[in-house]
Amino acid sequence: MKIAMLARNPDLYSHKRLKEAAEERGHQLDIINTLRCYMNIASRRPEIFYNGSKLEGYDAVIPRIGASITFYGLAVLRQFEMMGVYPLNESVAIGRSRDKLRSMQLLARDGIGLPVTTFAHDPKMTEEVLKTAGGAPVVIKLLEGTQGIGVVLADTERSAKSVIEAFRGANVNILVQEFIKEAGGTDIRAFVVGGKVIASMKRVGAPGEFRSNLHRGGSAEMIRISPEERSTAIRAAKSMGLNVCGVDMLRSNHGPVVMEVNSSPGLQGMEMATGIDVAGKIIDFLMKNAQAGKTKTKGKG
Ligand SMILES: Nc1ncnc2c1ncn2[C@@H]1O[C@H](COP(=O)(O)OP(=O)(O)OP(=O)(O)O)[C@@H](O)[C@H]1O
Ligand SMILES: [Mg+2]
Ligand SMILES: [Mg+2]
Repeated sequence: MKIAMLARNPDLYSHKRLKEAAEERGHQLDIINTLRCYMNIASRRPEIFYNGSKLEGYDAVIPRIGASITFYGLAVLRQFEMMGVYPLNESVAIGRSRDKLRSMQLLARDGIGLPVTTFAHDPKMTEEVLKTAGGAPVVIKLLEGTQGIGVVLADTERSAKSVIEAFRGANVNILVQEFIKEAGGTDIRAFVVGGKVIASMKRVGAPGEFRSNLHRGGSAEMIRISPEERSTAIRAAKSMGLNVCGVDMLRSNHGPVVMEVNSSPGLQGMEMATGIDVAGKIIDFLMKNAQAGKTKTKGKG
């Protein structure tokens, strides 16, 4: 198989591991700097150029598109899809996952457990929004945050109001969410590949920190998740339409609730915590499923 991996930094652990796993299995994997691709949107013969030559003959494409280049990255991925190259995750599905509000709306439609979540535009609605979310303490989140940045815990009604006003004043969109206190600064990440949970870990926040992100000083360990957590993760991946994703859940009093679904989950924390060859499982999935023209996006756009 000839695989293209859209990524910017070839030295990142996840990217090195995917290349290694592909080569171990006798495939070719080329790392392609997404931002250096350019496209010819020609009628009936879509093309992508890179370093002066045309990209051709790829069976599959692995998108590892950073949040900051979502717009251009998804356009490049879509172009691969138009050429009939099989994407590990489809551009539309990644697009859904990059918007927390859209994701939660889709998950809610499919009856997946979520923290009570509210969204409003008008700052005059702040009181009602707070009431709907169950009152302070609440978690306030930027719609397009990552690595725990832009996630704030407001302990009191007063601080919640000022945080909401500050964000709204800066003209950014936010979600206001019920604070799942019983999670105790811990969350669960289930790594889903092809409709199965292949590895899972528990992340524990640094002392005094309610955010369990590894980037915020949290630590990770392997866990066995419950059957309910497993099926929640699988259903979440399915409603987002993602073949490969990291489903982040909190253990709440009313069962597992999904916080978000990451379409480019990092491999390092998961492989280190569990010893599982996550990269290998991803390449095996591609091997089984990559077929020209098998993307739904080509038809749907
Ligand atoms: N409603 C909540 N109740 C309790 N803790 C929460 C809640 N929402 C988020 N957290 C904590 O904050 C962390 C960061 O939140 P979230 O995953 O939504 O943000 P993010 O910036 O998108 O992070 P990521 O890097 O995983 O994409 C979570 O891992 C969790 O530990
Ligand atoms: Mg996120
Ligand atoms: Mg998260």
